[in-house]
Amino acid sequence: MKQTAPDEIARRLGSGLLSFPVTHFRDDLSFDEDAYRENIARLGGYDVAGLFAAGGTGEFFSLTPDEVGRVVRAAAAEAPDGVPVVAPAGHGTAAAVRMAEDAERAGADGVLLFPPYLTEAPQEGLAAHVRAVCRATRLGVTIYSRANAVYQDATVAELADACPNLVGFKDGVGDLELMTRIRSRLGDRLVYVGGLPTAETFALPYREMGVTTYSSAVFNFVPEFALAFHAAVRAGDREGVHRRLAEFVLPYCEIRNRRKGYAVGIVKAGMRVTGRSAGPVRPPLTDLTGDETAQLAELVKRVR
Ligand SMILES: O=C([O-])C(=O)C[C@H](O)[C@@H](O)C(=O)[O-]
Repeated sequence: MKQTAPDEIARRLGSGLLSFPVTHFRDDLSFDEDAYRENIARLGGYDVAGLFAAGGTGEFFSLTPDEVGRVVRAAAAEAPDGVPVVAPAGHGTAAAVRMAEDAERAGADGVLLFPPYLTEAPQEGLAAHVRAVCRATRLGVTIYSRANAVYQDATVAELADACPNLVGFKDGVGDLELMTRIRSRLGDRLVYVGGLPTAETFALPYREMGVTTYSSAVFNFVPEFALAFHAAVRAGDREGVHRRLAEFVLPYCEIRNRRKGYAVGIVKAGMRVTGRSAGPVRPPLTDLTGDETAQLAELVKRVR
């Protein structure tokens, strides 16, 4: 079986825009694999540096372990050659280890490690969580710093020494001092991914800090816009970035901010208004109201 080397996945992820596909559900909330596969083939046809199967936008937290395996296998089967697929690992350490072990068998090229669920943990415990997952796979692992798993610079440095296959740091916190400390301490040892909700909002300032790429959820339904935005960020085209922020991203965030969990619900609404429904979100998330969906449809018209 093919195995993508950790340094290779780091290089590829850092080279372009990262896609976080939604996971398709039927009206009864079962996984709609055929529709998911079709969407992966479509998204993979664009110039993306990686497809993160069952990420946050892909409702990882709402999938059973068996479903995670199905989603990752479907993504690996449908992604065009040359487009890496990253599998999720998460929940408690034991479950995360199982998922990391399965990732390579499922044909993934890397692993994204989510925060553990429910419990808070000290840095020492988080470090043990990461070490266990890195030991469970030969694939390159990216840690997702967010919520109850905010990794401090000393912890990241210690982990980077202890785990050769720890290749990436995805930031979902937005603490500029912490990000600067991590970047300054670790330099090019890791690839840095901007991973705040609607990551476009932060892309330009983050680029200044050496965060070379970011995860795009809007890419699911306005891919051309997302790629043009990314190109403007890469080129340092401030005017182009600010124009697109004002035209679409900031008003989009205004709708997203109306309810907790809308960061995912709004992407599924975006799929609906662009004629590519991915079905409803699973609880505990909720879908946008009819009015909000209509407002989003108006916004989308501006950029399509
Ligand atoms: O796990 C996730 O889905 C993310 O955090 C990535 C998203 O794409 C996020 O960056 C966003 O909403 O743009």
